[in-house]
Amino acid sequence: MTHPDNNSPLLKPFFLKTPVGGVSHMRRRRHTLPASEFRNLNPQDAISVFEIEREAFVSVSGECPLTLDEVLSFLGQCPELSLGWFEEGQLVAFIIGSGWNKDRLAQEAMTQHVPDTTTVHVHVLSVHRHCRQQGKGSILLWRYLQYLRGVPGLRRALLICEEFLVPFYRKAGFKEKGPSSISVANMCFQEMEYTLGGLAYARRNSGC
Ligand SMILES: CC(=O)SCCNC(=O)CCNC(=O)[C@H](O)C(C)(C)COP(=O)(O)OP(=O)(O)OC[C@H]1O[C@@H](n2cnc3c(N)ncnc32)[C@H](O)[C@@H]1OP(=O)(O)O
Repeated sequence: MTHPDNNSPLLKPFFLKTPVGGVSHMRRRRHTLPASEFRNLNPQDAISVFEIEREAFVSVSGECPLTLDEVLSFLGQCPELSLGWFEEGQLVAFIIGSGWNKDRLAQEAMTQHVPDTTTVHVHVLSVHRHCRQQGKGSILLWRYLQYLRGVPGLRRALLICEEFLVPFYRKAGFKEKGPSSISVANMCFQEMEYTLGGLAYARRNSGC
């Protein structure tokens, strides 16, 4: 996991399905946007990211996990730790992560990217308000964790969330590490951990 300037390969866009819509293969228009595309984000995506983030968090808690400057900074420093889901070219959901190098997340983790480390700090997962409760958050998180398994050197992902989202992350395979020392605007968080490679390890040792 290195900076793209160090020739780190980024995730090439991949598509869930091509826009067929009854149009025959031969007659399909060449410049139609993909129906569904997953790719790493870059600083050009920051405004779209921040619009979804602002709507999701400011109206609820008054605070965004990341400011626009922080989004720009992380997407510049570690785009390979982000993932966006685009439909017809529009961002509908995203995850932004950065590198971290301690057992537990600390306040500095909120603004810092530690390169070449084994731990990803998942800063934010957010789904556009029109697309919530359709399974998109769970699917994007699952794809992100699958993708991280393929990034050399990574061993685990950490995040903090409010208590009501613990079941959501537990379902995705995260385990509680206990209350976080991080507090934002007097809110308390649970810290959760996902071990990457756990399944690969289980498969390798299952005798199958
Ligand atoms: C590290 C962090 O970023 S923590 C902050 C997470 N992000 C936010 O809170 C931003 C606003 N919310 C969102 O963007 C979305 O609602 C997300 C990311 C929380 C969930 O994504 P969605 O696409 O809506 O969730 P999805 O449809 O996959 O639902 C999965 C499950 O989570 C549950 N869930 C989703 N949102 C919530 C919520 N706000 N409170 C309680 N449960 C929830 C659903 O009920 C569902 O449970 P079920 O399968 O038992 O019915």
